[in-house]
Amino acid sequence: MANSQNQFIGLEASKLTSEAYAKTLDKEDALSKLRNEFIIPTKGDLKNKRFGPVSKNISNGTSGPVSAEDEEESIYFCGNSLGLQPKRTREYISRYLDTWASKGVFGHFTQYEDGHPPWLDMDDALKDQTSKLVGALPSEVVVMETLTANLHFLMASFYRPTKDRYKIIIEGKAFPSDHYAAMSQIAHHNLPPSALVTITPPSPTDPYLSSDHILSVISEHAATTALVLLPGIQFYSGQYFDIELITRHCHSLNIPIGWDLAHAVGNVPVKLHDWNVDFAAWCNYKYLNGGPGTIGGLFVHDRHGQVEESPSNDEESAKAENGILDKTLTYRPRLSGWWGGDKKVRFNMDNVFVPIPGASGFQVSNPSALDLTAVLASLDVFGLTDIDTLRERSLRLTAYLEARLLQYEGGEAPYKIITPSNPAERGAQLSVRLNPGLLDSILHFIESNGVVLDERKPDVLRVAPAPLYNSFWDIHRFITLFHEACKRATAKTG
Ligand SMILES: Cc1ncc(COP(=O)(O)O)c(C=O)c1O
Ligand SMILES: Nc1ccccc1C(=O)C[C@H](N)C(=O)O
Repeated sequence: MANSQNQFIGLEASKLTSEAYAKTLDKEDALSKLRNEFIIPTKGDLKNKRFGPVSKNISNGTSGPVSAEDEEESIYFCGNSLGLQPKRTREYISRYLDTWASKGVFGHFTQYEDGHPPWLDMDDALKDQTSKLVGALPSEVVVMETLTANLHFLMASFYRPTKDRYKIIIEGKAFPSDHYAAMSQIAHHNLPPSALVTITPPSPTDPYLSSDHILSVISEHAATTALVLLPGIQFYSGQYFDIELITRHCHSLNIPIGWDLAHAVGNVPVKLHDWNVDFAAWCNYKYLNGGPGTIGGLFVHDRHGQVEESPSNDEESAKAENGILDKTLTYRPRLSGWWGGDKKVRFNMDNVFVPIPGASGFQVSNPSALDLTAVLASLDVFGLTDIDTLRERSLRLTAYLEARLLQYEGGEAPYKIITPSNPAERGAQLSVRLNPGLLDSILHFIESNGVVLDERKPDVLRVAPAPLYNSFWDIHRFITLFHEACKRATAKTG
């Protein structure tokens, strides 16, 4: 890393490799205390093959005799796949269980004196905090369904192929679920697989996609394209795309664009409203720590969420243009369900669908209150800071990780960072490509020493220091083990 960047981030190059320095960086960072909001699995917890935790830091841990090493916290860099459990999640879920136990069906409606929302209003209770994370108006977001399902619902509304414009543009290494979703939308409209256009990196060995390259592919297909769907942060390379620029370009060519923010939400600040994004979807189980497979979220820009009275004199044309579903209202066509219906009339059972204005009108089913409760616990942790402050910490953590990876003692490092070195083009994650044949041996060594991270075969490790709970000391401990593993692996392979 350039020295000037270290200075910008506030790292002192001469002290980088010192353990004491890592601890000082933790001590000096006011946000370090947020780690305490989370349960960090111990090394013993990870090794334990019997069901349940062994460590004392988990409230129902069946703590038997464990060694000092087993009691040590693991080094968890996998928050880009599954975020850790906030301590308060158990308390919130207990509250949910108590409500269900004591109120039964009234839990949906009971107005509590102490301000807790009844289940029926939990979707609204999550809007404020969610909207802050993605730079939206509260009415533009809703917590509902799951990521791939939401992409389908949103594409059903925004992918409206015509004879002339029918293609979907995605990126060539899109997360497979996004690829399948786009492909199946195309098939659903009886269009050929060639209607899917993929943006691939110019270099076969470097996953980097420059904005210029992305814009040029979009321009090339503009006349025949009905939708662009891209990730805010690419899951494999960790590259953070220029959402504002690409969105503006698509709009200049009259193409709607949606963003999969799975790896961006809770990781980098985005401004979906100001950037005029048409729609976006995300999961709440990565940098947001709502639990495995928990309910997701979506954004629909205010201008697409309007529900208006049809002009009576022009009713037929309004119908044709807006996909009208009942006699008096116009709104964006969508795959509807009762939970998207206005709460005042939702329970009327009269088959007149009146959507809630905004993103909530895209809801389909009664959401799991258990999931909403877990997401609320996670959002309340985010509520202890704000995404801009968290991003500053994240920039420092990732810069420190990068600087440590770049200082390999004893020859050339047997790996290369494939995530952009420009901090503005990445979030927390750095992806590291190992020299061929080293992955299994390195992974085995670091995992057996309590490191948790993600491998993408054949040769990539994704290392994601989550700014809410990872520390500079975690990175120091990781680097020590990782470099030791590299030395052992390269010695073996010669
Ligand atoms: C970019 C991206 N899209 C889609 C998915 C799939 O999400 P889900 O299984 O919640 O639909 C994931 C993660 O699993 C992802 O990282
Ligand atoms: N939901 C999962 C279930 C099992 C294993 C991984 C996942 C992931 O979320 C992978 C994630 N999309 C990733 O980029 O790592």
